[in-house]
Amino acid sequence: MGATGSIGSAALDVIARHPQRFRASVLTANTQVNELAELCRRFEPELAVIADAKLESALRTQIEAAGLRTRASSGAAALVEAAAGDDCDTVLAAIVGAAGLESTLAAARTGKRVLLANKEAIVMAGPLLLDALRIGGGDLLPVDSEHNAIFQCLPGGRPDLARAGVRRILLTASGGPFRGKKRPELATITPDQACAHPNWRMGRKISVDSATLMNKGLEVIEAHWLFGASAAQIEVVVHPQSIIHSLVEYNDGSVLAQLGNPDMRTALAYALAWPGRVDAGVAPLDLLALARLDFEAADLDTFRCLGLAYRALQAGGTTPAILNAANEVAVAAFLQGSLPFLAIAELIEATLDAQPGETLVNLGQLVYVDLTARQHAQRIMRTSFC
Ligand SMILES: NC(=O)C1=CN([C@@H]2O[C@H](COP(=O)(O)OP(=O)(O)OC[C@H]3O[C@@H](n4cnc5c(N)ncnc54)[C@H](OP(=O)(O)O)[C@@H]3O)[C@@H](O)[C@H]2O)C=CC1
Ligand SMILES: CC(=O)[C@@H](O)[C@H](O)COP(=O)(O)O
Ligand SMILES: [Mn+2]
Repeated sequence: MGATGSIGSAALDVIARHPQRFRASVLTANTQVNELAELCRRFEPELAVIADAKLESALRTQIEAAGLRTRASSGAAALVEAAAGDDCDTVLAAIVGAAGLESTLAAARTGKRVLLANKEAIVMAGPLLLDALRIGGGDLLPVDSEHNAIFQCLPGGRPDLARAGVRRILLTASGGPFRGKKRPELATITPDQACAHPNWRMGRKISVDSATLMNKGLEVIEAHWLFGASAAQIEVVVHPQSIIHSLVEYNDGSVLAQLGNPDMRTALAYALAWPGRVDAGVAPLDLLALARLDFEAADLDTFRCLGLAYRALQAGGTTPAILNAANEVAVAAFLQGSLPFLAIAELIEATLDAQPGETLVNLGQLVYVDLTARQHAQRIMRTSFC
């Protein structure tokens, strides 16, 4: 899911290296129909889905012209059917944002192996996703580099932390492109500046999240649900080189870390091949060339989104979904040039203040909460920021 994106492309690179072992049997995209058709020519999937229904005929035309037997469909419901259907046993959830929630839940419910990159889904709906996994009986493997690292440093992947003797989880953060800068220097930041991540080439939404440190905030909530760690047990450490992808501290004083070059193919190969390992095409780590690894505290006064995410995690219920919705509205407005960089955190805080969280009950309620939070954020943006 999300085959045309940064994660989708990295995953297809790994898959193409192991034709005897993996097959991309379903491919989906949102609007990039020519790119999806090109992937169909290359990977010859059983099914291709374009979320934008207006583009289905263009997809069909290209598939037919190439003489492929790939079936084509479109729309949000087709994404869910593709994730739940018989054409695949593993689903890489790599759609960006809340748009990936329902297909991720559907994959979990039907017992697929779910490789989770779409962190917004677990932030919004952690308990619903864990319930769906229990019902389906499949596995959940974290793809997000930090969570993949933690998974690798824990015995048995996702154990009971107390029984495993885990004291803390240390999530590393690069600090983003504006590490070390103070608020007055961030007033006139452009989208291209915010998307120029120092270590990773990623989609524009997650790149902005890294620049505001909301990415790390979403990852704190993601770690809470994936590993059963409390907010107090999850600490963020800024590590500018992005070589240590995260660490687990045990109560005997041992700290285990996973290291590697910043290349998502490592995490994707691990998730695809688990419990084995396969070549990911990633260059070996050259410690002598690196020479040093640095660590510093996160600047919570400048990058206020991280504190807002901890607030949402502690509030629980639907509050993380409200945080996520407000962030998606704010980041989209920033990328369109209609909201200043520093107003992203202000808009999220104002939305959290305007909409109290509730106990999380089910998907229908969550969809309504998400919609309402987006409406609050849009209204606040119109009246206070534009
Ligand atoms: N990039 C990275 O290194 C990492 C990403 N992640 C997470 O993985 C997810 C994907 O990120 P990334 O690959 O960078 O994002 P990209 O923007 O590069 O790709 C997003 C993908 O989702 C598709 N998509 C977007 N909107 C919709 C929609 N409404 N319905 C269906 N499909 C949609 C896009 O299709 P189209 O191309 O047609 O627009 C594209 O295939 C995010 O949740 C991100 O936080 C996590 C860790 C690392
Ligand atoms: C590659 C990956 O997992 C991203 O989520 C990455 O972590 C972004 O880097 P920072 O958020 O640490 O800047
Ligand atoms: Mn990450």
